[in-house]
Amino acid sequence: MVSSLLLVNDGERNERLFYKLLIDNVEELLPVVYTPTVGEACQKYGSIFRRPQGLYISLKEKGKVLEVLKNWPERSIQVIVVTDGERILGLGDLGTQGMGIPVGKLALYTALGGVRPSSCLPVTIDVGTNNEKLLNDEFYIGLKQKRATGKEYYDLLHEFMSAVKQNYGEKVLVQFEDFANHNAFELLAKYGTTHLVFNDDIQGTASVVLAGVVAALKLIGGTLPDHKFLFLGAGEAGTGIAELIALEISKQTKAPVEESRKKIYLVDSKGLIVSSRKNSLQHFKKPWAHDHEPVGTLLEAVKIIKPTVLVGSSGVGKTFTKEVIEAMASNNKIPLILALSNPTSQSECTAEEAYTWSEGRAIFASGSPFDPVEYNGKVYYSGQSNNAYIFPGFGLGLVISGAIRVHDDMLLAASESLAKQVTDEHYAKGLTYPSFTDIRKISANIAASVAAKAYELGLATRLPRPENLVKYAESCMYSPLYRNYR
Ligand SMILES: O=C([O-])CC(=O)C(=O)O
Ligand SMILES: [Mg+2]
Repeated sequence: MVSSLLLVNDGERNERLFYKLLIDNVEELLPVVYTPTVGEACQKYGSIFRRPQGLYISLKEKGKVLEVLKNWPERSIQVIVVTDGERILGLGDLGTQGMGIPVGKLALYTALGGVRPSSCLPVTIDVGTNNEKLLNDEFYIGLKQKRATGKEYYDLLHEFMSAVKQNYGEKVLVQFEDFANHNAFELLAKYGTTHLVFNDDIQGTASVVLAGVVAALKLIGGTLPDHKFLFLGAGEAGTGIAELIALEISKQTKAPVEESRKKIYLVDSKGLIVSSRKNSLQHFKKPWAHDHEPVGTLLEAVKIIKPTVLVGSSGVGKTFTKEVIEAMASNNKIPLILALSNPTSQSECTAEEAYTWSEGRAIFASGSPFDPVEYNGKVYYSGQSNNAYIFPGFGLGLVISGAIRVHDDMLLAASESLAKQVTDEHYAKGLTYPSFTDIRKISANIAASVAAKAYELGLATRLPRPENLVKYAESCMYSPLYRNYR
């Protein structure tokens, strides 16, 4: 495992070789440079730290953020992934050790989406950490203070966002990653109208899950509006996915989104989100407060609501118990079960548990990868419902069209493109996602769909519009080729 952690850290020794190896062995190496290993790398980041792989911007740089940005050796940046480390995967507050996430995500931007490595900038904003263990750790690489909040926090983020636009122009993509709920929604709403911003945990996850659910309809039957959804977890992923599903249902039924939301129920740590709790709910949960009796636990909610699709998005592991899966299996011939929380330790259940407890009837996908499982003499394959299918192609589509804003219709376009790339060969294995082996082609198709939507919406600035957007996307993709000098 140590060698894996070093590989996460090692893209800069021989960049071309690193990407060549990663692209040629993507299925095998993705879990090494990305989820779940990247989570472990972040937990140990202080002790394996050798050199900064991205830009740290701390409270100490207040008033000088533009200068700090100018220190980065590369000038033409197209994609920035930024975190403040407050909610790294399902592992909680890892402070500046969260840098592994922007670094890992951008490695995927290059390997899976073909964005040039020199055009990628990983950023970690350091406003302190509330992780006591890190505050007492002599190897901790960040500010040893409690997190700044309120005006102090938002002023630093605003200075950063302004400096980004000033230094790189309005076509640079800023991907927010692994912020805590209480800042993620606000930052997305605040900068969504002035910058090209995308929140991977809210929007990327939503797009990948919708794709998996739409593809699963081939196996479980019915149309999207025929289904009933229950979520455990009502944070960024949960409410983001729920809203994109509601938007898609409304597109299909022409009903207002408020109506479509009624097919989707969310449970948080206090039970089912219902209207009697409305006054004490955080704003992003309010649209999901249905008129329903209070329900205390997930198990009760499964029994009473009888969902056809169960989604885990709370970041807490082992919450899909035997009783929960059995209840799903007793209500549904083919229950769709998505255990999205990362890394593997936080998964709501394992693939083996999902298949065993449903007596081999569940369609299962998870945020972190699981090996195939043998049950009763049959091999079961599970898909990886991870935003890694979406963000590299999505970002590429924005970059090649010169998009200046992200729009929900682009997320729907990306989702539709991904779902369409699931073939009979995948369905035969019970999979609702294509293989990562084909990810460069998948990303080019997603990029083309997103770019097409950007042109349609008048948000693209690269003119004239290339006629064949798939070919154009492919022609823009970086490949780690060795030149032949003979
Ligand atoms: O990084 C991943 O594997 C998916 C993700 O965005 C998260 O869990 O926060
Ligand atoms: Mg994330």
